[in-house]
Amino acid sequence: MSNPSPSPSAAPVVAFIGGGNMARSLIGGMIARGAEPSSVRVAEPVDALRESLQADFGVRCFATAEEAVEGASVWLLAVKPQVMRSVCNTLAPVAQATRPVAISVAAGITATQLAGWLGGDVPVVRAMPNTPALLGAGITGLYPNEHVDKDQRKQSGELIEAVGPVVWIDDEAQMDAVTAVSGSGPAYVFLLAEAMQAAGEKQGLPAETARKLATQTLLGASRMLTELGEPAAELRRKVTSPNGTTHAAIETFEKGGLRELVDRAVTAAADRGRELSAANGD
Ligand SMILES: NC(=O)C1=CN([C@@H]2O[C@H](COP(=O)(O)OP(=O)(O)OC[C@H]3O[C@@H](n4cnc5c(N)ncnc54)[C@H](OP(=O)(O)O)[C@@H]3O)[C@@H](O)[C@H]2O)C=CC1
Ligand SMILES: O=C(O)[C@@H]1CCC=N1
Repeated sequence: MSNPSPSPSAAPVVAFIGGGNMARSLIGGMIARGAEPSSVRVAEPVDALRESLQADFGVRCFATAEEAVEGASVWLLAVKPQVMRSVCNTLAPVAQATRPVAISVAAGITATQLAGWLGGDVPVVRAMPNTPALLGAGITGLYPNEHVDKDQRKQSGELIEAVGPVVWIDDEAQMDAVTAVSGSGPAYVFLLAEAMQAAGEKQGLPAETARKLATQTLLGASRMLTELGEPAAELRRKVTSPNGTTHAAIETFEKGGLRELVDRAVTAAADRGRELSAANGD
């Protein structure tokens, strides 16, 4: 008789600390892609958020972090940067006793700060996801500290890959750039959608028509960017007839300093990440 095939390793129990916008996107994306709801525990102080997470995804929700981390080998820290220190300090005794992998999605807060607040020498993975994770269309930058071993790195990567591709970052300082480009990036696209819709309405289109034209255009263009493998500049060239309508619009963007404005916006976001770290101390 042949040997039975080895049973697949059980998925780790993951405790989310914070059940707000980013946690919801990650949880929704993970559950939609087959994660077992019973393996996801969430700490969230707001009653309405706990109820909706439980109702929508079947995950177990708790009012306190201490309850949520019971039996969890992976902690996903998804509170605001300003409250991260006190949350970690509360959990430090459990972190020291159980040695989980702590994955933090907080902008700016460094792995050294996190490991120290959790009592020292804790495996920490900094992650910078974005909200399209909800649809499995996220992108996440990951940075491991020196206490993360090979298996923990693999486990963290696989967990987050459920909601979209991941990129490992070697130099932690670059996590602020990741935050500024892709963590905050969906908001830039939503702003563009708002502006295109408003401009369409000003040209006389009904609001719903303008919304549909703008949003489907963003979807189609994003698919071309990700699926065709052609550089953005080349795709743009193919839309731009000599002296045509697109040419008139692009010239207006260029003359108006769009590239410099985007550069300044991304720089401001990265600078803010560094400020968030500095403002929260060692
Ligand atoms: N939103 C995004 O697109 C992205 C966010 N991030 C990062 O994700 C983190 C969370 O952001 P976001 O989801 O937008 O913020 P939210 O405010 O939506 O979510 C954070 C949640 O944590 C709750 N909370 C506060 N204290 C505790 C505690 N002690 N235990 C458990 N939960 C607590 C908050 O409750 P209350 O409101 O009562 O304080 C809130 O509901 C941030 O650090 C941010 O930098 C990263 C990438 C993208
Ligand atoms: O705005 C923020 O600070 C968070 C981090 C990236 C997206 N949202």
